[in-house]
Amino acid sequence: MELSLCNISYSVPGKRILQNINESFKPGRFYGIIGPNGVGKSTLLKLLSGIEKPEQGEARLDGRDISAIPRKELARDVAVLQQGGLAPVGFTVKEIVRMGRFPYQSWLGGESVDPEPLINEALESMGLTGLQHRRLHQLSGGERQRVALAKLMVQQPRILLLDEPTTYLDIGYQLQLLDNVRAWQKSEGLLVIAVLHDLNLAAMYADELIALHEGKVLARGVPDAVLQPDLIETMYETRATIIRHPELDVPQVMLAPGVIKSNGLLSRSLEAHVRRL
Ligand SMILES: Nc1ncnc2c1ncn2[C@@H]1O[C@H](COP(=O)(O)OP(=O)(O)OP(=O)(O)O)[C@@H](O)[C@H]1O
Repeated sequence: MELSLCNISYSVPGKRILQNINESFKPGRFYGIIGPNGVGKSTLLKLLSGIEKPEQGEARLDGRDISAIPRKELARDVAVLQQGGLAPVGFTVKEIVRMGRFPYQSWLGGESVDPEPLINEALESMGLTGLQHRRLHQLSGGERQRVALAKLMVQQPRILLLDEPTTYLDIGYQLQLLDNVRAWQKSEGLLVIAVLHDLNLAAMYADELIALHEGKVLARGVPDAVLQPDLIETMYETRATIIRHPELDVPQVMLAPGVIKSNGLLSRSLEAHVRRL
């Protein structure tokens, strides 16, 4: 199942956020969306999930305009983890995870196959079995984030859109969450598109990175191609040194203090680099 953005532009009052974006995303791959605050990463995910409509162009699921697909049908294929996506209402953890089965329920709320084993498995894999009777407002931010992912797991989508999934999580749970997503990606051929602020995690988990800058895709490619000091400087106005991860064959970004003043133009060397990608 393939997702694509065809000549997408999007504006908010007084500001063009995304301009003429053409990108496609293939099944079984993990894509990381990177870029500075406010560049339009969440907006891109919202367009991909049909939550927002573009001002121009179309988001397509296997060639179909996403905005024309009924929500319940779309939810069987595409699941979204939004920033702060779960409202702290009075439901228990297990009740919330069960809500992930909504796209499969008849109008009476039932299903032909008992979803209970699936729900218990998702709770277990997110380390939530002991918390299943707790109410959402009694959980920490990290625990809530794990509940949100367990809910998506029982939704059994073919495409997973994650907006900053590691927010609130300590390093142990950040890795556990991304390991879970990757295991799921590999075993089910899931297409994953994740907005990630942590460039080092992005390099470890993404097959491809898409770097946004000033409404456009500045670079797209394997982490080694995109995580280059000049690209990072352009996006974040920050100096960076790239080293190899000592155990994995991926780049890691070492930051140096001090923000660089920029005139907002691409340097000659960067332009040459972008052309090479
Ligand atoms: N409903 C809205 N009305 C006005 N402006 C909006 C609206 N939604 C988003 N924006 C603006 O659009 C821009 C892109 O927002 P978006 O949330 O996509 O950025 P982002 O790259 O995900 O940022 P962050 O890294 O801070 O989460 C921002 O400048 C934001 O202020």
